Amino acid sequence: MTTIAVLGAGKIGEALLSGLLSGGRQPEDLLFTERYEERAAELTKHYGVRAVDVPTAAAEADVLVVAVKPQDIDPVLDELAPVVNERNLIVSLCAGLPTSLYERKLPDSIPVVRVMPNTPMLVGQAMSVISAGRHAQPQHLALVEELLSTVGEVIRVPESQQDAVTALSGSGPAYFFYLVEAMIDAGILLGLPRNVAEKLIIQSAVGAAAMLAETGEHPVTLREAVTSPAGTTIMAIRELERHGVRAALLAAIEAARDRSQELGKAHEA
Ligand SMILES: NC(=O)C1=CN([C@@H]2O[C@H](COP(=O)(O)OP(=O)(O)OC[C@H]3O[C@@H](n4cnc5c(N)ncnc54)[C@H](O)[C@@H]3O)[C@@H](O)[C@H]2O)C=CC1
Ligand SMILES: O=C(O)[C@@H]1CCC=N1
Repeated sequence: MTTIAVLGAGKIGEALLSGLLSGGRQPEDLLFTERYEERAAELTKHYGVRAVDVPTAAAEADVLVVAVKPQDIDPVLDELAPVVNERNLIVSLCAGLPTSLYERKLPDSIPVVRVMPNTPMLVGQAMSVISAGRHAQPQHLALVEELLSTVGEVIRVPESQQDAVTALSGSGPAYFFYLVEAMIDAGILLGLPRNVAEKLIIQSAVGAAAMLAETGEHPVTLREAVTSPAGTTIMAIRELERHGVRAALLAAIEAARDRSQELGKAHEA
């Protein structure tokens, strides 16, 4: 069985550990590193997974999944460089960081796969997008695909598309949560009790997502089916258009893409 070590067990690191366990992996096939001892102890207690240091992770694991903030990558690379070995595959979940950064800092020919996951991994509904670095072979991509398919959907793209992917699906759940939050506020504005507003909006979001996923219909067709002539929905859509919501989304996602590019540039040689 492949042993996987997660380096940095924060939100995404924990989501991955938890998802892999739910997908049938055993706690003894998983390891993690974590700079905060208290956090490490809490995770070991909850999941039964062992906290280790980087040399132990490199010696015992086949796959080293880097899940620290992009700003925290330098000390991790410094720790990894002397201990990675030909058995290790590096999988980077870090927004913006190119595979070339790892290839430059780590010994020759270590394979690297860049992944942009998202937090619905916690409930087995991740969108993970993977790209091969220079030394990653088809079997490395296949292994990462197999691991991540236990926690959601996986697709492959060229690495040049990863900053755009990060802006769309990496950050994407946050946009939906923001929309849900604003719609619940609208319910409060209209005088509904908060628990009723929450129930209405969350179930509408779940229902709309299921229709998108299950019917194969285009979102425009699904929206048209809700929009009656001179009805209520078109009055709302007119306000959304008047307030430039579509343009705001285009600008917001472009800003997220730009930030991903910046995070990568901050680590250029
Ligand atoms: N949160 C999200 O929705 C997504 C995050 N990502 C990427 O995943 C990575 C992690 O993000 P989050 O989990 O949100 O951050 P986080 O801050 O929740 O987790 C990072 C963890 O790494 C630990 N850490 C930092 N330096 C360390 C070191 N040298 N050794 C051991 N542990 C160390 C921190 O204590 C923390 O627990 C980032 O690079 C981010 O770009 C990717 C997709 C989605
Ligand atoms: O906000 C961030 O930088 C991370 C990367 C994608 C989602 N969260």
